[in-house]
Amino acid sequence: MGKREKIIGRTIVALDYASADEAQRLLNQLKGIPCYMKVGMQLFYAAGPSFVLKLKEQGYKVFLDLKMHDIPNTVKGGAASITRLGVDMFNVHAAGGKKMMESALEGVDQAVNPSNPKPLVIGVTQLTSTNVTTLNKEIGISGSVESSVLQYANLVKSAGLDGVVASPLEVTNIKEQNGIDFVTVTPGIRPIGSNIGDQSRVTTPKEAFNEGADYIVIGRPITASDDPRKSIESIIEELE
Ligand SMILES: O=c1ccn([C@@H]2O[C@H](COP(=O)(O)O)[C@@H](O)[C@H]2O)c(=O)[nH]1
Repeated sequence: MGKREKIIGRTIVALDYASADEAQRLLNQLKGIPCYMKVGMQLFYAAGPSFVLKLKEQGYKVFLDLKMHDIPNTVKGGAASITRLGVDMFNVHAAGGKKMMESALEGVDQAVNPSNPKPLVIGVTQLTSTNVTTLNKEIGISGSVESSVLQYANLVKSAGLDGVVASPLEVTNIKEQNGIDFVTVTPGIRPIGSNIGDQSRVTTPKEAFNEGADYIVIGRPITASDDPRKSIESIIEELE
């Protein structure tokens, strides 16, 4: 596999759209650039499992970003249903605790078979929109964002999940404590000059990969661009 293909395979485009038609329009614009595609709650609640299946039919790898956070039994059932959809990656909130995360893995195990291979199961640490004020004064966790992220990452590892969602700024320490193979999926990606919006802990795509991120997640810098194809091409070129 060439360098360009590797970069494209590690770039996850966030399809944050209100309908399947809008998401499909972007896919048409990006034709021939087989990035990983992320379906989050906005698109999933509107378009449902059928759009996930449509992405798989079109040959895309799919990250279903529903961030499950519920009692263990409910998460177990949710994880089994997600696995039956054939997605490549999905996530749960680490804040749900170890038993909840272990239950997600039990749900996966129930549902895996040759037509539903095992997806990567990832724990969300602290959202990349969270800053230290929100963490301390609203969420009620004291200390730095980085220390909370690391505590959650270690919990995710102890529950047996494949990796975490975190900001690229935390990847080095996460890998140091949990091993190089512990997968890091990093939103909060902003090419130079793009609007930070509601994100707090951000880096450029290049900085993210230099920090050791396995996957970068990019939404609005591509989807809100006047020319999404040009935007993604310039990100890929910078990374090449
Ligand atoms: O901590 C997190 C977890 C998930 N996300 C998701 O990633 C994308 C980022 O989109 P941008 O438009 O590039 O900000 C979005 O779908 C989030 O739901 C995250 O940002 N942070």
